[in-house]
Amino acid sequence: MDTTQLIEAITQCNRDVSNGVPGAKEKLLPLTYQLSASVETPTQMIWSTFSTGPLRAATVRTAIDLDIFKTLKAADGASTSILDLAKARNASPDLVRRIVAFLASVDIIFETGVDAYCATRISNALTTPGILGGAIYGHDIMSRSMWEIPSYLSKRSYQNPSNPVDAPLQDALNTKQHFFPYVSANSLLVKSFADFMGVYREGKEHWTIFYPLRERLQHVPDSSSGAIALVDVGGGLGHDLAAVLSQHPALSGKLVVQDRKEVIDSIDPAKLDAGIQRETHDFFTPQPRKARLFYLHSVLHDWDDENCVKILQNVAKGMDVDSRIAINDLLVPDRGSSRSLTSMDLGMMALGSAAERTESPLTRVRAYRSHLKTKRHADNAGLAPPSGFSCQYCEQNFTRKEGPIRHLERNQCPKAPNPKRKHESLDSRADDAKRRACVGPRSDSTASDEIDQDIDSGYGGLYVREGAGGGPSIASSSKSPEDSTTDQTVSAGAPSPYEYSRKASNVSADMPTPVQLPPLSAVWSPEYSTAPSTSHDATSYLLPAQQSPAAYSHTATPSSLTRATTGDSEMSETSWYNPADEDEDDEKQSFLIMPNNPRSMSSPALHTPGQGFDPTTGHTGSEGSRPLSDAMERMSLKNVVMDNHSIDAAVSKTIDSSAVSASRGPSRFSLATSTATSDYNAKRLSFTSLLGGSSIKSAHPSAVYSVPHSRTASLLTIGSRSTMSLDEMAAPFASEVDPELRDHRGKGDQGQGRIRRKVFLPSLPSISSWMPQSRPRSRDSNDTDDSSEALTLTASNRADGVQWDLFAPTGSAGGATKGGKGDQLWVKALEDHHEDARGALTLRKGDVIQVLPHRGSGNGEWYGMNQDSKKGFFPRKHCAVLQQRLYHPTIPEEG
Ligand SMILES: C[S@@+](CC[C@H](N)C(=O)[O-])C[C@H]1O[C@@H](n2cnc3c(N)ncnc32)[C@H](O)[C@@H]1O
Repeated sequence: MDTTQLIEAITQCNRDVSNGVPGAKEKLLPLTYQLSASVETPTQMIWSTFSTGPLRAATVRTAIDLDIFKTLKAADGASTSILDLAKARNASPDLVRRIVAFLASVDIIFETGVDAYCATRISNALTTPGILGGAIYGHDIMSRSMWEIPSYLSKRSYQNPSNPVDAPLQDALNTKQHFFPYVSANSLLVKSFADFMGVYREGKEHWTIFYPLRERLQHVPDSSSGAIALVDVGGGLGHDLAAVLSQHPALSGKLVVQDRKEVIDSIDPAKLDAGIQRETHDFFTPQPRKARLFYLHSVLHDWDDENCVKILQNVAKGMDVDSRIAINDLLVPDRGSSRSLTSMDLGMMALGSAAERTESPLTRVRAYRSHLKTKRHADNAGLAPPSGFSCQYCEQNFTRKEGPIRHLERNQCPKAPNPKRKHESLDSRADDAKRRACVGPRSDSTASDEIDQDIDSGYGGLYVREGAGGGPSIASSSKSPEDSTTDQTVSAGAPSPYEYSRKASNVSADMPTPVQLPPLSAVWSPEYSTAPSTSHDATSYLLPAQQSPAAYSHTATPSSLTRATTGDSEMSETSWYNPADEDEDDEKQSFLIMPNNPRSMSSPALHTPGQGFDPTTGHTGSEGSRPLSDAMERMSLKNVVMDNHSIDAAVSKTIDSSAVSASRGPSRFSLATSTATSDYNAKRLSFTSLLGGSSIKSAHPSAVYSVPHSRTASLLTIGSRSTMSLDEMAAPFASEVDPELRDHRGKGDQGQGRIRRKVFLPSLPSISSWMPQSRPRSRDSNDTDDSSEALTLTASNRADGVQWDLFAPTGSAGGATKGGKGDQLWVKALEDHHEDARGALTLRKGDVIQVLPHRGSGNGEWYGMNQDSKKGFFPRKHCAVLQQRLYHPTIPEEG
């Protein structure tokens, strides 16, 4: 944009700010930066960068020492003379004059006359603990470390720093200590940093808004039982927990804030909500608490990858079967990163050789995942894994690989109660014990207490459990965790990264063997972003890898963009999955990524009372909205390349998404939807459609096709999404959406402009070309050969815009299946549909219907049998295809 356009954009944006348009505020400042860049000459750039910039920092810091901001504030809007400003510290008036003149010239204070000044909004803020702390910490640590970057990098031949105790900070401050111990030695810095942590994310959406806390903390027993709902690991002064309490006062279970001793000691108990318990805990030692949720906000970004892994490993030790870890950190997009994000990233480098993680080529979280796995094996070196499990119902023993979850949820247990009830009971806390009984290691296990409380990852859970022979154990705990109401100090014998030597080569004695991160090149290949080259090239069913927010920068919703590009945090949540429930190959290749960017798709309506997102219910008020709170994703290493935005884009075109699940099996990517997010099993089961494409931007970006590996999608729950209507989902990508899709918006939908329950597919040829094993058949085919295909494309893309009917049963549908594995076609009703006609099947939303081969099928109708064994014709357009009935517990196996 040229200067004129920028001025117009600023005017418009300013109007939006006045009208309270969400996201406008965040957009305004970057626009002003762009404007000054467009008018600044190179010489002015030199002055502003190397003179004004450092001087702002230096004079603000000096003015704090001279109490200038306090004195101006005390004048309560009246002017203060230089003489009065100098008095507080008995400073030279001539010196003070020079300093305040500069501060006025950069608009930090206001010059009211000759030698007379008054406070501004900013200078008043500089007297409050958070902003004051930011200025002190910013000057004394941050900017000094940053100034050191050029010489530091030069001395180290421009290699990316990775040693936490050999960062620019150590050179700048002439210390061998890590940032945190260095700060600890200085009470002013401890307080400044902790206070600043309370405000540094000010203005950004709080995690209590976009994270489904209530849902996650459901069924936590009352705090009188000692149960802990939430531990804020490295939680500073407890401000995040205070916000949780104010938003969700009725949450049951205790809240615990853990941090280093000096931080915990600096919390004034009188100022901390009584519902929050303080606790000293070093997160490099095993987590002493069991809690439903462990929350890490801006913790991992302080650390290099190896230490992130250690932190997560230690947190994982506190995980119970239904625990989760929630990670709230910034995620740097591949393109179009904002100045706040890039500054944070380099800032983390300067302070501790750390980084803000990028979202592609994938997040390093994957690496954490693989580290955990590696560590798990390492921890148990020499220990026999549990030999198996026994089912509490049938007492059958089975191998670890078969897994209890598979046994129960796939209805393979002959003695389990009614499968449906069984299934429900798994969701109920009351039956946790039963679940565990089945899940737990067999009593004859030789290593029952070592590891491997394999759990259903849908509940989140423990992935690593260390036993007596394992790693460090808790050395001391002054009180029992349950009884404690005040501080606890838990220490452990694990070496602290603070103690690492500066030289990596010297550290082996202290340090657990570092686990090598996989080189990114191993998981990233340009081929992943290319279009399908041949219809049989399975690995080409990939969404584009590099869709960054910038790619959508011309779209209409300001909030979606600003949020994506101005450094809002990304919320990720992980629950380790149960490797026993996977095929061996799958396990080797699997990892999780955390693509969740809940707000990259937000739109104004999300926050409009009565219409927008309601954090208490997790729903929006708008019709057609669906909770997206449980996006799931599961991918395999060999062909995963996907970032947030490609997923988001895909989601935006997946209609009727009450929950969106994405998975990539060994050969395909799938995106699945379901209609009942609150029902875990429904999520597993309702894989209805799969969306893939060569490029989101291509003319026909989407296709629906079957996936034989949809089960993998159920194993990991990742992140949370806000609730949003389909329009809201699509809005950020409005201009990217397939024209056909766009044209149909509103049609067949009572003109409300909502896209609901329809998938508008591009031309059939392109779809069938993406179906390597498909053989188009007649829709009425009654062929019962033993084709291995589950589904075959047959239908056409009708002009009326209601195009769900691209699947038809193959010959095997409804017939005998190979190995009883259920190649039949099952569909799920997306809405109620009543038919009076004879031979018609009435659909109730959520009904699962087995499609039966029938010569009369056609013209948009299928013939099928519902759960009550009623048979009849029904319109396909009201249904979505499920993958394998194997996943539906309510439908017993045939024969
Ligand atoms: C960037 S701050 C984030 C604080 C808080 N979670 C927030 O978002 O405002 C990182 C926190 O990690 C804490 N921390 C650093 N090392 C730690 C350790 N070994 N054990 C526990 N906490 C630690 C720091 O004291 C600090 O409070």
